[in-house]
Order: sequence, then structure tokens, then C-alpha cells
Amino acid sequence: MKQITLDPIASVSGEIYLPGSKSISNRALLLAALAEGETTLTNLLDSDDIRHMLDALERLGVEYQWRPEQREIQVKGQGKPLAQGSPAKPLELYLGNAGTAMRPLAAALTVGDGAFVLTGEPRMKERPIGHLVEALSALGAQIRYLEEEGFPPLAITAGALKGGEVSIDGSISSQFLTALLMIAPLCKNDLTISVRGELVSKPYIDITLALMARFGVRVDNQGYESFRIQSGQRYISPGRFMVEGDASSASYFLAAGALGGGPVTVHGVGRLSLQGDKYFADVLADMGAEIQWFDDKIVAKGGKLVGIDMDLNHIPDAAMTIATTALFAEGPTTIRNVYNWRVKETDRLAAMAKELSKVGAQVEEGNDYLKITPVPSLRHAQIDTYNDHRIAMCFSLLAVGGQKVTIRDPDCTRKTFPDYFEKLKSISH
Ligand SMILES: O=C(O)C1=C[C@@H](OP(=O)(O)O)[C@@H](O)[C@H](O)C1
Ligand SMILES: C=C(OP(=O)(O)O)C(=O)O
Repeated sequence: MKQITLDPIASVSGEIYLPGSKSISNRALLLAALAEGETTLTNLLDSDDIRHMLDALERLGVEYQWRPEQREIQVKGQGKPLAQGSPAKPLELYLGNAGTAMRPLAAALTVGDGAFVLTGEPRMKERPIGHLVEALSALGAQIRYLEEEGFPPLAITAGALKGGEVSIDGSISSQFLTALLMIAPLCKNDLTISVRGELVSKPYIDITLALMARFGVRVDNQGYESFRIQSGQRYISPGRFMVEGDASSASYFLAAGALGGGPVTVHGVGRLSLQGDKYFADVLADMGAEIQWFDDKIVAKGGKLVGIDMDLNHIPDAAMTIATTALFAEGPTTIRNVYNWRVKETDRLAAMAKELSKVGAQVEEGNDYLKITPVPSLRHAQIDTYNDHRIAMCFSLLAVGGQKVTIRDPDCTRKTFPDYFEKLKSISH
């Protein structure tokens, strides 16, 4: 297996133009496919997760013209639910390990005509989907588990969803509520969704509501507890829509600016961004980095970093970047309320604890937290990445902090950021 060794990087500064947001790219693609009219999406991300969504849409009969070099796509909206396949010959869609394709498509394909099998890579078959299937089934969806109860692959026979009242468990993934919200206008009657349990990853729901609004659908909500969607609303193309830069991807460069002197400017996310992961910059500021906010860019400079003890449930992806940044701060850092790290690309709590220990840090792995106590001198280690793009990217920060590091299977960043290591090199001096 390929690996990459990064020598200590003396200083880091420069400009990064971020690739498009994964969360926004995949939501916008699905809504553009369902909408009336043609949509041009600019700054679309080109990565595995987006290709899985695009391949699925193509096989579902959605027409589009994609120019990846220009990061632009024209999607011909169907103005109706997606339909293909038949109960005798279901259409099988392979969605890799893309949660933002699997969960929304599982919901979208329950409405209309056709029959489908949704599957993915082995890890996808270990990532829960039961809370979503439960809620959809209560609305009349026909979904069967083909292997393990509660997990993909799923067999779906499309039909009608009745609407009315439904509740959904929000304690494992916000993507289930996102999926339900996006198909709500396709129900026969008005739909009221109430959320059971403490909803995780709340800012992702804000992205969903903002995107639905851009495509003409209004949701009346009371906080994150209850959502009401009037039936008869239709998705209408906004014409042109620019995907903002990926705020989770920004976290590595902002941390690099904090650790490597800076200034590092990330272009494409800022004060006006829809993504909650922009708040990573505030966490970095709490650790002592110098952060400057602009409407569509953020600048990070180094400072003396200190450890923090924080609930980072609202930024689960960027929180991984804090775990490696913490190695270069004074005093321990505790990242709290991240139980659902365990059901993402890998069991991220176990994996981060193991790999951080390998470089010499003192680590405590709780059921839903990680406590990292830095040591005066770290050591060179071969980091296993468990097919998890974020492990590869966040451990690259060791080199920025001055510690040589070897990262196995660096190409796993293709899930969201295929040219991550080249971009990091471009600001390393
Ligand atoms: O809705 C989204 O776009 C996402 C929601 C989050 O997942 P959970 O809600 O499962 O925490 C996040 O980790 C994921 O990368 C993208
Ligand atoms: C959890 C992640 O991905 P997914 O969209 O597959 O849930 C992630 O990108 O960190």
C-alpha cells in the first residue's frame, strides 16, 4: 500500500482556494434533480462522495452536463420524483461510503415509481440507517434490509408517502432528519416531523433548510425539535447556484496557519457561510490562534496554543482536526460529546486514540470523548488511516507542528479532497 512521509515543515503561509463543500454539493445535486427547471451549480466538489451521487443520478435517468475542470455542472431537473427499475428487476445503486448520498437517496427513492437496491462499500454496511428507515416506514415507505437489520443494503419499492405526523430519532446522525426533510414536500399531505432524543450535528440541518429554501421550499420549525412542511410545495431551480468552499476541508489549513506561523487564508468560507464547520475557527481562536473573519474568507496566524475542554458535537468533522492540533498545545485537550464518531468512516474514537498514542501522546478514550495530553517530544510513527480521509488529513498536521510523520494510504482523501497533499505542499516552506 502506498504511503507518504512528511518531513517537518519549517513554516506555513499562503492562500488556499477551497474545493466545494461536500455537504452542499450533494444536497444541491439531489434537489436540482428533483426540481423543475435547469440548474447550474458552480464550484461543485469533484471527489468520490460526489461521483457516487452523480453516478446514481445518471442511472436514475437524470441528465446533466458536467465539466469537472471548470467545477461546473448543468442538471436538468425532472420536476418529479426519480423513477427507474421495477420490482422484478430493481436498479442497484452503489454509493461507496457516502453518507450524504446513501441517506438522502434512501428517502428520495421511496416516493414515485420503481424499485431499487442501495448498497455501498463494506463500511457503509456497518453504518446505521435504522432511524431513517423506521421514520420512512411509518409514512408508508416499503423498505427491506437485505443483510443486517438496521444497516444497508436496502431494497426499496417506491410508492406514496402519506404525510401527517412522524417522529425521528436524531441521536446518531443528523443525516436522517436531513433526508426526511428533503422528501417532505413530496408527501401527499402536510408533514410534521418531531425529533426524539438530543439531535446531533445540528448545524447540518441549517444547511438542509437553507438549500431547500434556495430551491423554493419553506419549512416552519421550532428550533431543532419540530419541523412542519406544507404539501404541494415544489422544488424550483434557482437557476445558478454557487457551492461555497468546504469548511471541514478548511480546518486543516486554518490549523496549519495556527501551528506553522501563517498567515494562511482560506478562500470560500467565512462569516456568511452556511456550514457549521466554520465555527472551527472560533475553537482555534479559543486555543490561542489569531483568527480574522471576512464574509467569504478566514485568515489564521500562529499564537501560543493552549488545550481546551469543549463539547464539539456541533462540528464533528472539524473536531478531528482539533485532536491533532492539541498535540502542540500546552496542557490537555478534551473533545466531548462525539459518540457518533464511532459510526462514521471508521470508529473514529478508537482509531484516533490508537494513532495519537502511536506518536507518543497520552490519550484517554471515553465512550463519547477523547482526552489528549501532549508530551514534550513526539515520535515518528506510521499512521494507519482506516480508509478515513480525515485521519489522513488531520495527521498531516504533525509535520506542520515539526514532527516527521508517515501516513499510510494517503489516497483515501479522495472521499472529499483528492488533491489535499498537493494543496498542503503549496503553502509549506
Ligand atoms: O449532513 C451532512 O452533510 C453531514 C452531516 C454530519 O454527519 P452526522 O449528522 O451523521 O453527524 C457530518 O459528519 C457529515 O460529514 C456530513
Ligand atoms: C462523516 C463523514 O462523511 P459522511 O458524509 O459519509 O457521513 C465525513 O466526511 O467526515
